Amino acid sequence: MSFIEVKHVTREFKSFRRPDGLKNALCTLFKRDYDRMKAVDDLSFSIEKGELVGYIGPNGAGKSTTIKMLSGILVPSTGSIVTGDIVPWEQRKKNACNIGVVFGQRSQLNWDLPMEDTFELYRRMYHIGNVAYKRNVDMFVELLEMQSFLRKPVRQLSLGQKMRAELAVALLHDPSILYLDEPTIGLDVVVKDNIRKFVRSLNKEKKTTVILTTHDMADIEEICNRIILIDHGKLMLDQTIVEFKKQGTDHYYVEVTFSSNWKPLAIPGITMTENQPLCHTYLVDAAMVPFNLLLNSIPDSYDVTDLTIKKPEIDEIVRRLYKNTGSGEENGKLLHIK
Ligand SMILES: Nc1ncnc2c1ncn2[C@@H]1O[C@H](COP(=O)(O)OP(=O)(O)OP(=O)(O)O)[C@@H](O)[C@H]1O
Repeated sequence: MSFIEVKHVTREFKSFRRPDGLKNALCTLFKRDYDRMKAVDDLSFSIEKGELVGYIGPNGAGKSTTIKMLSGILVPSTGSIVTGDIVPWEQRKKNACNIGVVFGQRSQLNWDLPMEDTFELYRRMYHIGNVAYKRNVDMFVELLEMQSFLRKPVRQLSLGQKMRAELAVALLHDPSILYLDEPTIGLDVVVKDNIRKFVRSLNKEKKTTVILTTHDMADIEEICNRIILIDHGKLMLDQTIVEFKKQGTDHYYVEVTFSSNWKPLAIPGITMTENQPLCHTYLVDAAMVPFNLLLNSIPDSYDVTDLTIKKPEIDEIVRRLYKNTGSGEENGKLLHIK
């Protein structure tokens, strides 16, 4: 049995259907109609201890609903979830000791307390032993570069400082699973980088299992080893990052810098995507124009001073998956990719 097992989980939500007109509205005082929708629909996957999993999907795909069920906040309508050896919503106290949760858009910090006191508060709440407490505070303060703001009340911290504080507090009791929901939203590149490196070193040091929900594909690329993609509550793709990236190998980009005497490339299988003065970017069909053919043919017939090959980024692959199949809240469904 895997460390986390999600089996045929469905979560329905019921919402009140508001009728048009005053008369119909009055009728709802006696009889109400409801719409039912499946936020998560027959979802199954398993995760081993110590995995770093990116859990992605378009807006409204059902990611947060899944995280809420995994963390015991919501109960599935049908199906089963076991994390570690417990059912999260049945053994809430034990579950709370096993997990750390960071929601990028919601805070679990007391705004009047400085971080020094918040750490102490959590030490008492989770009955953390002195040795583990000191080791973790020292490690987190150093890796998350928190020293300069430990004594400031949380309300005076910047967004980036608050997010680092959230992470430290969520991990103080050494949980075996960390759920991260949009942990880098709104942060500058330096803090994002700090947080990503921190999560990776935490995983390396303590074997913490991480499930990360984000729309920032750089988070996924830099933190995760595996991607689970859902849409309309259903599993669409479950692959290692390496396998996932292979989907982008049918094409690549080439950035060509010309001398002042230039003409655009006219090679079958190559399409211009960006046109800057003396610098063009082309989308290349890899089957028609493999790297070596491109490298051999361009400099001979064109006055080129520089040439850079770029492979598709992970967010481009994701964008193509969402766009080509018309996904998103208002559109159709993603194709099922296996
Ligand atoms: N409490 C609720 N009551 C009714 N519908 C809900 C509730 N929570 C979520 N939903 C619906 O379930 C669907 C999935 O929502 P969810 O928040 O899980 O998506 P998400 O993938 O996290 O989206 P996003 O990326 O936009 O945060 C949406 O259509 C949403 O409107």
